[in-house]
This record gives sequence, structure tokens and C-alpha cells, in this order.
Amino acid sequence: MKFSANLGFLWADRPLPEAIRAAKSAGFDAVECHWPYDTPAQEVRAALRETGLEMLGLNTARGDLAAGDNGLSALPGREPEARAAIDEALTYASEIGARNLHVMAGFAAGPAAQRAFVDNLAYACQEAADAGITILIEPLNRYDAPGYFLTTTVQADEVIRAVGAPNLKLMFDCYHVQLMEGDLSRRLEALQAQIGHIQFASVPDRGAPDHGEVNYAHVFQVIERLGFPMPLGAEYKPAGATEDSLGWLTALR
Ligand SMILES: O=C(O)C(O)C(=O)CO
Ligand SMILES: [Mg+2]
Repeated sequence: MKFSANLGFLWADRPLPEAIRAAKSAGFDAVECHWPYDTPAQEVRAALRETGLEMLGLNTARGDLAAGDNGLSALPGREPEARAAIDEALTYASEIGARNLHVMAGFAAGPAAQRAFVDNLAYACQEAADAGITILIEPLNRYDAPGYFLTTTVQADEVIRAVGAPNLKLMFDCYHVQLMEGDLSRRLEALQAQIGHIQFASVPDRGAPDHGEVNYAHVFQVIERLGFPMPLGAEYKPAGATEDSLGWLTALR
């Protein structure tokens, strides 16, 4: 199996270009990140070229962090900001050759939020299509992100159908899905056509995948059997130094 290091959590203490090099040295096949915008895109591009790693994806900016924003695209009345964040992210993604963009919904609820999310995603998909970029939406669990608009794969599936764009896919983060809905194996199978990227971490502590209530040896076998072609995103919070958390990766090599 192939694995992508999520540099929002792994080597998060290092500048992004250094984290990319560390991921290469540790044996990862790809990288992904959260919010790379403080690092000039050409520095990221240079590190990717040097290591031969692909940046699989990044997130839209969350908005006004001091005010508690966690994404903008489902916030009625804030469409101009949401679309500016989408434009910014697509420009950055194009500059570094990233294939996926996770459009973050934000804290909202109700029909107006649903309409705003669908409209902003339609805009994102249209703008992304020419660059060959896939737009991802990701349900987040209610414990880490209480009040977040998108919380389940069932809801994400409805949104994907409402938008109806071929380049809109589901980010299936096993950690969030286990906390909200469980039944990982059946859900991966049922949703395989909608899934654009898969992430994982132990549950409930969001650590390395070698402990906790989910048996990832089994989950990885299911994903392999389904023929999911892309590297899986290791999006967990190492308990100490990232290098000391990689026994699970060494064991699979
Ligand atoms: O937290 C996550 O699982 C994410 O993948 C993310 O992009 C930021 O919320
Ligand atoms: Mg995730």
C-alpha cells in the first residue's frame, strides 16, 4: 500500500519544505497538508521536485480564526469570502501541482447553509475543472469540531448529489467516520465511487494507527481489495517525535 504523510500533523514543527524532505526520508510515497499559505508556493514546489513526492491536497483557508471560523463555504452571506478562499487555494494548488482541494464548510446549520455550501461547491468545481483539480468535502466529528456543518458521510453523499459535478468527491477520514458513524468496512465499499481521498488515525485519541479501537490492518486490507489507487493519508498526531511514531509504516514495508 502507498501512504501520504499529512504535514499538518506529521513534522508539523518544521517548515513545510523540510517536512516534505523528512517524509521522503521516512519512506512516504506522497504528502498532503492543511494550510500551506505562509510558505511561498515556489519553495514547496522546489521541495516536491527535489524529493519526487506529489502533494495530494490542501485545504481552503478557514476564515477569521480569532472569531472562531473553521471554513466559510456553508456560511450564508459570506459567499464573497468563501469564493476568495477557493480562488486562493486553487491558485496555490495549481502552483504546486496538488490534485485535490478540500473546501471547508465551517460552523453552520440549516437549509440556508446547505444552499450556500452547494452553491459555493458548484463554483469551486467549475473553477477547478480546467486545472484538473478535484474538490473534496470532509465530514468532521462532533467532538473535535462541534457545530461544523458537515458531520456524516450520509450528509456528504447528499451534498455531492446536489452539486452533481464529476470533480466533487468525498474525503473519507476513517477517524471522523468511526467517531460519527462506524461500520468502516461497509461504508468504504458502499461509497467507493464517491471517495477521492482516504485518511486515518487511531480512535479515539487520533494517534498512530497501531492502537485504539480500529483495527487498521483489516481496514487497509479492505481498501486494498476495493482497489483504491491513491496513497492513504496518515493524518494523526504523533505522541512525540514523528520519527518515533512510524513503527506501523515500517511494519508494513
Ligand atoms: O481535521 C481533519 O481531519 C482534516 O482532514 C482537515 O483538513 C482539517 O480539519
Ligand atoms: Mg481529515
